[in-house]
Amino acid sequence: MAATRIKVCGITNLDDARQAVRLGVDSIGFIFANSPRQVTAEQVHQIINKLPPFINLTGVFVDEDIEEVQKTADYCGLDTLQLHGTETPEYCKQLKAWKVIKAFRVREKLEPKRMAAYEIAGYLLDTYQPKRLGGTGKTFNWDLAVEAEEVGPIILAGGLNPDNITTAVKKVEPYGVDINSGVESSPGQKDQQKLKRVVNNIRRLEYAE
Ligand SMILES: O=C(O)c1ccccc1NCC(=O)[C@H](O)[C@H](O)COP(=O)(O)O
Repeated sequence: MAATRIKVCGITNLDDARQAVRLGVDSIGFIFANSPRQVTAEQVHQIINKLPPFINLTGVFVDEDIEEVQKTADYCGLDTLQLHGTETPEYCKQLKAWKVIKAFRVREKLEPKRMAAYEIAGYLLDTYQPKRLGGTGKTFNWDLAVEAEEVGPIILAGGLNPDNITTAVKKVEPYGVDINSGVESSPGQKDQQKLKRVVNNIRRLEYAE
């Protein structure tokens, strides 16, 4: 099995960022959109300044003014932009200076044609919930994620935690996983033990070969 890239999202403080880096997480995500995990550009700038090199930094936005996204990404030194709203393929094209991930919220079926219209670096599949745009803590039917593989690099999200991550990765074999509330003690605060378990469970799958 290929290595599974791990993104831990909803980081709000330096201790959690450092712990994720220490465990070898590939990307840490900061949510600039309205959320119990929302952070400001200033907070993220301060956190990132204190981190070592070789860690991918992702900013999560929802239908934000494009100039504001660019300004925040420049100021914080973000590598990747993750878009969770109704951003169009044209909107994404204007962010070519960064790697762009678009989130697609999955209900009963997948929309591969709609996804393929986006020329982006990664396609994040998250769980649809009527009132929440992310961080739902709920899984969706992973059979649908298996079908998405042909569109491009798939990042599996939605309700992943230390107890279901092995099954999810074995079944979907995604390019990467995005984990948020499943490794929290409360919204915005990561649980160090859960974080460690989730990373170890993924790495164990890779070493098993
Ligand atoms: O997490 C949030 O509060 C959030 C709010 C608005 C837009 C996006 C948000 N999260 C985006 C993520 O990258 C999450 O990691 C993803 O939705 C999975 O969350 P979870 O089901 O809690 O693992």
